[in-house]
Amino acid sequence: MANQKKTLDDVKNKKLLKHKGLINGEWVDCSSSKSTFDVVDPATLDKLATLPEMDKHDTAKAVDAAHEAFKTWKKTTARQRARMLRKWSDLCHENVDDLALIMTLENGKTLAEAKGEVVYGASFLEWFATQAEMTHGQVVPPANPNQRIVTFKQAIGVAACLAPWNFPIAMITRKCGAALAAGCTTVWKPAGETPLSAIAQAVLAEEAGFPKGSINLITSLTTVAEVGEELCKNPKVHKLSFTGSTRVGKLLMQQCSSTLKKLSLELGGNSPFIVFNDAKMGTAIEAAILAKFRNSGQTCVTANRVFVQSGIYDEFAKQLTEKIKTLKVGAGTEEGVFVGPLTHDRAVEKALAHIEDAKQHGGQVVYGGKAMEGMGKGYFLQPTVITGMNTKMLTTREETFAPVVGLYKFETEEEVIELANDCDVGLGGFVITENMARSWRVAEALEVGMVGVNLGMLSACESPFGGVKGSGFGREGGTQGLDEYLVTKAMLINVAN
Ligand SMILES: NC(=O)c1ccc[n+]([C@@H]2O[C@H](COP(=O)([O-])OP(=O)(O)OC[C@H]3O[C@@H](n4cnc5c(N)ncnc54)[C@H](O)[C@@H]3O)[C@@H](O)[C@H]2O)c1
Ligand SMILES: O=CCCC(=O)O
Repeated sequence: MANQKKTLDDVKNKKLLKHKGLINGEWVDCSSSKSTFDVVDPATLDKLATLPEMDKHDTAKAVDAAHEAFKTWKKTTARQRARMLRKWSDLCHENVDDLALIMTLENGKTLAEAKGEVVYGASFLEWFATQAEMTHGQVVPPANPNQRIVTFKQAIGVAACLAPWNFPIAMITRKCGAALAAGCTTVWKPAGETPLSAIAQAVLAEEAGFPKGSINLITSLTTVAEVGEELCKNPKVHKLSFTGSTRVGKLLMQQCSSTLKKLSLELGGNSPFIVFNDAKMGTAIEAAILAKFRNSGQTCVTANRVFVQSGIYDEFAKQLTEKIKTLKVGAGTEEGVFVGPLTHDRAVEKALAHIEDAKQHGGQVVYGGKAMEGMGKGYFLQPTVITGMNTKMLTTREETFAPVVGLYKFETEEEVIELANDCDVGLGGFVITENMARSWRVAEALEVGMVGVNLGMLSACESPFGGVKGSGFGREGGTQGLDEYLVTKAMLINVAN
């Protein structure tokens, strides 16, 4: 493999490379043990860094720090907070190459995608800077002539932000940017696979002026269950936001019930990608490649079930396969690579099991289907196309989360809506058609939180992101994203004398 080997030594701004957690403005190790974990490059399995394996005691300290800082942070004006958010965003842009390299090394996505994510991540900071000043209340017409009623919005308190490994910067800024804009203080828990990007964000946020205690960061891999439980059960935390699997989301919701925290859960998806006979073939292929191969198929809205109407099924399968054959697979740092490694070994095993299961239920692997050979130790899977998919297959019910495209054939609009909705999760969906009336009908009928029409990506800071059914609840981004960190208070005034 012609890998132009890059390492963290190539990061120019060395300040971004702290290998510690952050509590109350201090970069610290685990306070009760010397336990550590390694962060590895999924393209090579080389060790990138060793970080403290922080535990529930560290987590409780971080919550205490955030709780203390909230007393003053909540009194800052929205404009002061907005200025800091804009400065943080500017710093992301100034450090874009370093941030992208850190992300590529720990997550595996290509440098081009990683740069895109830095810009996408920064866009949430700018967006919430504008939204911070828009938290208007209401003057409510009273039924009682002796009363006046007004409402206003206030920060909810300490927010715990649990981010996944597939978007290590954007999920931090989408959650923490909103929380800080609202006037909350935060405890960040990045995924153990990709903590370095979050750490670099915390460094930049500190430089942007966020005061000590407003940002705390816990690093953990094997202690994630105790850290998660502390965040859920600690009564000083009033809001918890999690992006990750439905399995963990359900666990966190149970654990939060003892303190009745406000929750946002952005969980697994199983997005239908529906191509009708009247679709423009070029648009359909381009959108399918983006929806399926972005981050090597590891996005929560990845096109997990690709439904193609019978009139164009064969031609779509042929053109898609031809395009996929041209996609270069390799380390994300390598020039021209489009499909990087998966982020951890479990992902390769799971995808191979889904491919095998599809074969056993009558699917035909027309391209790929195996782990990549000759790529060293990294977690590489061949981009794969399977035709003849049917509802007996595992992929129909579970996210494959890998660069595997499964093509299902359908005949009618009614049939495909039923197939698409026959699923216990509902995050994203895609409709490819030139018929405007149909795009409306299908978008309204799909049981999902977001629908893309004639495109393959649903990401925009100004658009609300989130799902229905087993994909969770709450919205991130959009005008709704800030409300998740606010409470509405009503004030009733006696004006009789
Ligand atoms: N919605 C998304 O963006 C998203 C992100 C990552 C994974 N997933 C889904 O999850 C599947 C499996 O991924 P995985 O193996 O990382 O999943 P997982 O269920 O093991 O972990 C998911 C995330 O939750 C965290 N976590 C795990 N246990 C926790 C606990 N007890 N308390 C608090 N946090 C905890 C992990 O650090 C990780 O970031 C994927 O195949 C995909 O379907 C979805
Ligand atoms: O995978 C989760 C987030 C993806 C996105 O915001 O585009």
